[in-house]
Amino acid sequence: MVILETKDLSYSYPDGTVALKGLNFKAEEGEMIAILGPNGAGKSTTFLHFNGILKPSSGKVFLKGKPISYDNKSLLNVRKTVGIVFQNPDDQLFAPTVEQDVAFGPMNLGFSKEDVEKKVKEALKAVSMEGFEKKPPHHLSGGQKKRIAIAGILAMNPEIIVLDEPTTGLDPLGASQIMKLLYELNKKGITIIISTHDVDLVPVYASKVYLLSNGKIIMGGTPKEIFSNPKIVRNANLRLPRVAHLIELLEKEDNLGIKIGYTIGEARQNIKEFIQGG
Ligand SMILES: Nc1ncnc2c1ncn2[C@@H]1O[C@H](COP(=O)(O)OP(=O)(O)OP(=O)(O)O)[C@@H](O)[C@H]1O
Repeated sequence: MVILETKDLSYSYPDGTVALKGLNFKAEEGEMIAILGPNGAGKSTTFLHFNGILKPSSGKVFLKGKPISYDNKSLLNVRKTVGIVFQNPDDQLFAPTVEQDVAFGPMNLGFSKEDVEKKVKEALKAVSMEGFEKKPPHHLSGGQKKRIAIAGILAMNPEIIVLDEPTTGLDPLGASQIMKLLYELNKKGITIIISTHDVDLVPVYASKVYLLSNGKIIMGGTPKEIFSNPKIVRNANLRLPRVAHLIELLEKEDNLGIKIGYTIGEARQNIKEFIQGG
């Protein structure tokens, strides 16, 4: 089932900046999608349309096949279904303690005190942040803040979580831990949509990739389909995953004929096969 879709979505900011120019995006239920695009391509603007924070200048956003309406009641429903985690957790975390922060969403949705407590507990467990309940969010590290921001969204039981550059500002271990957490949430059935510049992590975790450039989707497909078009990727000011670039050089410059791989695991296998075959 197509769970989230935009059709010819265009958006201009009040100062006249044209950020989106007829964007067509589709997410199937249960997918883990990465939107790749250079700075200013329109990723954050797209995400703000996914849960109705911005209203299209033209075109439409469809949630479970129905166009989003922008009255308060419909928007509440949209925000229950689509949770958004902003790029900077400081834009999201504001309560004096972690548990109050995570409780904010379910409390606003009208859950009972007992249910809220249960949801906070479950959400903190899911992001491995039990024991941090009484800490002020501003005393946490960047990676921990990201986890708490994700817990705050999880506590509302969303069907879709949209995360704007979830690995930005994290060290390599923190970045791969966040990606693993998102992968696990996806395996539990939550549709995950992230924006990122981190092309090395994309083929490891994403089932589908959209390339966004200049307010438009220029290509969509599996990581393999996207990265086997290095010209398009580079024209959008992005690059291949490092490991794919290395094999590309070995193949094109050194004529070694190794099958291209997009993750370390794939590349390792292909190099072993090449050595054994030669
Ligand atoms: N509040 C705003 N007012 C006016 N223009 C804006 C505003 N926010 C973003 N823009 C412009 O809209 C375009 C798309 O910006 P957006 O933040 O969506 O890109 P992005 O792909 O998320 O970029 P980045 O990777 O740098 O976060 C850019 O030209 C940007 O300058």
